[in-house]
This record gives sequence, C-alpha cells and structure tokens, in this order.
Amino acid sequence: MSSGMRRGFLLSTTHTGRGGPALGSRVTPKKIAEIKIPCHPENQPEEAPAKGETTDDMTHLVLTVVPPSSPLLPDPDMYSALISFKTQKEKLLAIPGFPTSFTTPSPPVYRVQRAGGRFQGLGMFATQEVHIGDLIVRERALLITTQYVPPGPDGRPNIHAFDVAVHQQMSAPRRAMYLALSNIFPELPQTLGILNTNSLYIGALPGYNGACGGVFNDISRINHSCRPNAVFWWDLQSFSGQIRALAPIRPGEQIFITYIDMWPTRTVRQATLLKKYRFRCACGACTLTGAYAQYSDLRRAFIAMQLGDDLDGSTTDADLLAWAGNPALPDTMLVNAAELWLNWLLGEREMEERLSRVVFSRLCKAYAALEDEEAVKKYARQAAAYETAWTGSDGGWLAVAAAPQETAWWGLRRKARESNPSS
Ligand SMILES: C[S@@+](CC[C@H](N)C(=O)[O-])C[C@H]1O[C@@H](n2cnc3c(N)ncnc32)[C@H](O)[C@@H]1O
Repeated sequence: MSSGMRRGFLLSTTHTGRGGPALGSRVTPKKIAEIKIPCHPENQPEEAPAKGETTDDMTHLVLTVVPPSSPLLPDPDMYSALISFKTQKEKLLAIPGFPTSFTTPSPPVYRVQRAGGRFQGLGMFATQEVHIGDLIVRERALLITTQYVPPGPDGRPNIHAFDVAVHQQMSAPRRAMYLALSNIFPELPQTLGILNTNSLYIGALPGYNGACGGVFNDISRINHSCRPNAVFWWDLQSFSGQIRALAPIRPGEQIFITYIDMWPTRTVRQATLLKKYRFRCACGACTLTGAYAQYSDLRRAFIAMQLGDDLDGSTTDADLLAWAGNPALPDTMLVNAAELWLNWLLGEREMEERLSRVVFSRLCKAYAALEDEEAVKKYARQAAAYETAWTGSDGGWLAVAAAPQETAWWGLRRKARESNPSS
C-alpha cells in the first residue's frame, strides 16, 4: 500500500508508544488521571544490518540448533533447526537469557485430526471451549529459516542447506515429524516442498531485516480461512510460535488462521491461495454470492483504505479533542463512525491488529468523554481480549474497564459544556 493514500478519518489517534494520549490544551482537565486509554503502540523497528556487517556474511547460510546443543539440555524434541546468516545466529545467541522457556495449555485444548470435506489431509480442532485471547498452543519450530537463500556456484539458490538441516541436524523424531508434513509441491526437492507448504511468516531475526519462516509440527497443520478464528504470532525471546483464539471456539470446531492478507477481494484472495497453496478456498467469505459477496469485497476494500495510510505515522487525537471540546457538534458523531468500523471488522472477521486497536481506542475515549461508563467497559473488555490474542497481554485495557472514570478523557464533553454554556 502506498503511504501517499488519503489519510483515513479513523486514524487520528495519538501515537506515543505504549503510553497514553497526549491531551490537547483546550479541554485538558485539571487533573490528569492515572489510567491511560491505550492507543496504537509503536511498531518495533526491524533491525537493519549494521553497515558492512552482513555483506560477506550473506554469501552463505549457517546451520545451528536453538537452544544451542548442550548436554545440560537433554530434550532434543525441543530443538529448532535454524538456517540463518552468521550475524543472525551470533546476535540471537547473544540475547541475554535466550531462549526463555514457555508453557502450553496442559492437557492440550486441541487435537490434530483428519479434516474431511473440502480439506485435504489434517486440520486442528478444539477439544474444549476457547475464548477470544485464549492460548491454544505454543510450540518451538521444527525449522526456522531465512527466506533469502544465497546462490550456489551455479548461480541458483543453494537449497542444499534444507537437506542438511533436516537430515543431519534434526533428531530422528523431529525429522520424522518434518517429513510427515504435507507437501503440495512434489516437483521440488522434498525438504523444500514441505517448507513451502508449511512455513509461517515469523518476521525478521536480529542482524538482518529480511523475512524468515518457521515450520511447526502441530501449528503447520492449521488450515486457512479468510474468516479465521485464530491468529498465529511468533515470540523471538522464547523462540516459539503461538496460536490464540480470535473468536469463541466450541469443542469440535476447526481452528483456522489466515495464510494471506485478508483485505483483497475474493477473486484476488482465491487466485493467491491457488498459486501459493494450490487450493480453492471455500470459507464463509469465499462462498458468499450476489450482493453479499459484493458487500464483503466492499467492506474489505474500506478496511484496506484505512490500512493504506501509515498507521504508525504522526497521527493525533486532534479530531477527538475538537469534538469533545465543541458542544455544538452531535454527541454521537464520532462513536457512530467508530462503531461502523468495528462492525465491519467483526463482520468480515478481519480483526486487523493495528486498525482494531485504533477503533477500540477511539470508542473508549469518545464514550469516556460522554461519561458512558457501560460503553467504555464493554469496549475496553473487548479490546483486552483481542489485545491478549495479538500480544499475550491485555495491554492496559482491563485497567480502563475497571475504572473508566479514572481516564483523562472522562467527562470532557460535560466540562466543555460547562465552560461554553452558550453553545
Ligand atoms: C500448511 S498445510 C495445512 C495442513 C494440511 N491440511 C495438512 O494436512 O497437513 C497447507 C495445505 O493445506 C490445505 N488447505 C489449507 N487450508 C485449506 C482450505 N481452506 N481448503 C482446502 N485446503 C486447505 C492445502 O492443501 C494447503 O496447501
């Protein structure tokens, strides 16, 4: 998306890192309360390679295992094979305490089983009721690799590293797990075909900002939906992937993540999935017909328009503050718009992290300005659940839900009316 697109009306939330809003001058209350309504956190910058550091390094890949092999760490089933550049390996292993330990729900709340119907092979299913934000599984990868593979002597990507990692570095049980994963690219060498079928994007590793992917024993069994009920994310510190619920899931229901961006139209999504994963998606959004299908495409296009703007840019709460401080403007002006956006996000099951956070933030600020305690509590609780799904912690939203009146936005409309009795 080009950053030159028109700035969307929803995007005027102050971005001050994980802190709260910087209130403008006109309606600043005397007492700035303790509880901040979270707003969009700054993105962690991907670490660019230091000048000259990776140039030589990037001519070849190095192989290692994480945690580093040690007789003191006897559990080979927890090791990830890592294919990276030397600088990445060194920076990773130099992180204090790396990798931290982690836990996953025990007994498991899911089962990997034959998916049946339109799905080839296996899928992941809930065995217990799961709520938004709940952890479903956390797992160390079988293999983590950079996407960029330097050329070998013949000038073609040197994919030999995948064979070495799988056949020489993995323990026998880990290798068996890897080789049992599905492979939709039989024309490729087996280790690469499995990688391309199953790897999930994990972002960059320290030392080089190129993309990396991870292959997992259970997480890679999750099928795709354009209306997913779960989200995958990667935690560098523990070197683990996790799946959390994005919607309530009942026992026996299949768990889905999205493999692709969700905002393109159905035609574009289907073409991408066919090309990259060789299946025709028949999810709830892809099987809509007629006006419903058009409406879904339209809502996703509007969501994309908002995302097209630079959400991390220097946006402010200026319009919220201008509304709060001007009693002549309708009370419902901003909440109506934000509720419409939230309904579109929920309707498409496209709870895009950055945009949803902005919407919840605006709803809570506007309802706090209107002194509508129940509405602030409702949206702050929802925001807490989604924030937990995206990050593993509620991000401060539960404090807002517990005491809306303690936020700096509380009562700004009334205060503005009191100081402008004529308007
Ligand atoms: C990462 S694997 C997912 C697990 C796979 N079903 C298995 O048995 O291991 C990706 C492959 O699963 C299948 N798949 C995933 N989502 C699907 C869907 N919504 N409909 C049909 N097939 C799907 C496709 O063959 C795709 O290439």
